[in-house]
Amino acid sequence: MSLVAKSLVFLNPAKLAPGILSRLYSSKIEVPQFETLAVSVPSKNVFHVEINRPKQLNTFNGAMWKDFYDCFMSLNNNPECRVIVLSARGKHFTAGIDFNSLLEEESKAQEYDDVARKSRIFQSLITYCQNGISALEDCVKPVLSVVHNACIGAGVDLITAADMRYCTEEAFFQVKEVDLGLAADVGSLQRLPKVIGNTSTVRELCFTARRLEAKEALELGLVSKVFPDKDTAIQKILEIAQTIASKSPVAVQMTKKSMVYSQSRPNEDGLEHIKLINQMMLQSEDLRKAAMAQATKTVTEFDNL
Ligand SMILES: CC/C=C\C=C\CC(=O)SCCNC(=O)CCNC(=O)[C@H](O)C(C)(C)COP(=O)(O)OP(=O)(O)OC[C@H]1O[C@@H](n2cnc3c(N)ncnc32)[C@H](O)[C@@H]1OP(=O)(O)O
Repeated sequence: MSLVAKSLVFLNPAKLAPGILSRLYSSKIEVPQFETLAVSVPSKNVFHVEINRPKQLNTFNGAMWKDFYDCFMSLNNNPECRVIVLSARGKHFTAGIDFNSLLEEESKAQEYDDVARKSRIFQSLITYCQNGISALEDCVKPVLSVVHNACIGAGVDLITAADMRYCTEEAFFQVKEVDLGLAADVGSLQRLPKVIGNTSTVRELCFTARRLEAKEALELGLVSKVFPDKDTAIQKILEIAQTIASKSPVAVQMTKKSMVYSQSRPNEDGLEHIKLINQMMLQSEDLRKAAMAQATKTVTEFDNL
């Protein structure tokens, strides 16, 4: 156990004023810093990532794609982090791609006459953006997203790469790319049909770019729950995150790995994959500890992974 973790064990969270524990964890634990994302540690092993370009409606610029990649890869490799809550500061969750940065990229391609050279510019751009979004899925720690107000374009790509989605009553979602003359290319077309499981409705949303309101998003299964406001949503989702953080990190992380691997493969492949994982992981001390705790009706703590 790290020195920081040891010192925190002696604190009784119930005796501390609200908000103090969050600041305490954030100040004691090393949190990565980013230009467009704010990272904090509201409780033990729970990391909170907030999109932080409120003046620009949290639109995706060049820095943000990279920050998402760097942030989620860094949390993936950080043993203190067991679960991640993703939300946004300001009026909207996100207004999607920043029109200005899209035009900048487009003008770079105009420097070339040849279609192959122009295409290479866009190939690099799309790969860069895809990597930022896929980092949520590649990160082995569960990601719980909380949407408020607008979640447009790249925002839908982003939340469909998260493990769980929640929103507030005034939230709405838009696969808006067709209105920009684009086919969505960083994940919505691949992930949204799997999340919702109804390709007719998904195609309607993607072809028309219409607003999907919170109530319908709940009915379709895009979100698991709708909360009256953002503060209530964050508080409730942090509680779910704490429950996940209290479980064996071996069990939680391998569960995510198996579900992500299996989502677009035949069952036999998924079963073979989890067999290979569990022939190692069943040897972990977490199995013995968890089984003992269940049998004796006691609570156990697991080491970070
Ligand atoms: C390789 C490619 C990878 C990814 C591609 C992703 C594609 C997408 O993301 S498609 C989606 C693009 N986004 C949009 O179409 C959103 C358009 N905006 C809106 O619908 C609304 O602005 C709103 C988000 C619902 C917010 O409404 P409201 O709160 O009423 O604010 P507004 O007055 O409309 O806007 C304030 C201000 O922000 C500017 N703005 C809005 N969206 C963007 C944006 N995406 N990029 C840059 N600027 C944006 C808007 O023009 C206003 O500017 P003013 O100068 O104040 O007029």
